Amino acid sequence: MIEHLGLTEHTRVSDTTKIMVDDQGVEFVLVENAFSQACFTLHGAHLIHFQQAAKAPLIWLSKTAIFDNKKAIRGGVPICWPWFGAAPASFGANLPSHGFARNSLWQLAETKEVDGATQISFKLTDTKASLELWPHQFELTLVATVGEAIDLRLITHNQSEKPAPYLAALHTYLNISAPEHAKVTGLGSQYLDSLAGKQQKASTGTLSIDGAIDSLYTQAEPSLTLSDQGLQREVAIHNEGNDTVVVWTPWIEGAAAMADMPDDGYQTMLCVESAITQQAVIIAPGESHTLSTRIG
Ligand SMILES: O=P(O)(O)OC[C@H]1O[C@H](O)[C@H](O)[C@@H](O)[C@@H]1O
Repeated sequence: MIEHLGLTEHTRVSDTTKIMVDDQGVEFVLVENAFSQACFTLHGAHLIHFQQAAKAPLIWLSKTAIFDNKKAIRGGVPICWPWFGAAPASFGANLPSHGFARNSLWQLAETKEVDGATQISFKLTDTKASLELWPHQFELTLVATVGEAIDLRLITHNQSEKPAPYLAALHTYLNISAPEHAKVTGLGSQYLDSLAGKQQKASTGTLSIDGAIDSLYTQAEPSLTLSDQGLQREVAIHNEGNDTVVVWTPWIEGAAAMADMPDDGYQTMLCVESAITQQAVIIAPGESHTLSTRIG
């Protein structure tokens, strides 16, 4: 799934973890243990690949994704933070969509083995540029546990002396065999349809895919299932710290309009995102909040 990136080993961090580089010198972190394989970029602390041993990949990456350490990467798990989509007016005007974490260079902080799984942490802290976009000192940590499942915990620590409001998403692109073979359950009884002016609509809790979708499920269960008849599997998704599950697929026209997604890309992906979209979480000075998702 990531062979086409032509990554070569740069530095060995531990028995399971290596820094890799592509032919432009862009850095990736590759984790391989008995359970699974995962790959991250330092740009965005972005998980671009996760695959359990001898199984089809769980995470989708666009074949035409651009790795230039500038733009957000298409596929994987972009970290939308400290807001989701367009920033609320109270955060200011002309702010970048989905925040700045996905377009920032993070530091690899720690790797350790826990019961055969690999736990790897990435950190991002405030800079002069970040303070202009979001006026709070912070330490943002992504703790990823690469095991039988992939567990992503995004911890926002408010290091400023005033309350810090934030919104976010772990914007997971899941790999599917085909839209007609995939179904999501556990979504709850209603959603806001972003393709219809955020109109509130009723849901049976189960979603089949037959067109463009951009929906905010505000009453979803913490545990969801993606069933895929083509891959003959049921993927368990468990979210915490979220107030919304966002489901998104650009479908035919959306994919055709994106330079970093092949025209047929929509046929093998579906985003199911653990998100805070309805009400900003307000973190008291010195306190933290965690948004998480576990997939597998
Ligand atoms: O193209 P991006 O900025 O990565 O955003 C991709 C998508 O993200 C979310 O799922 C939003 O709900 C969509 O409205 C948006 O189009």
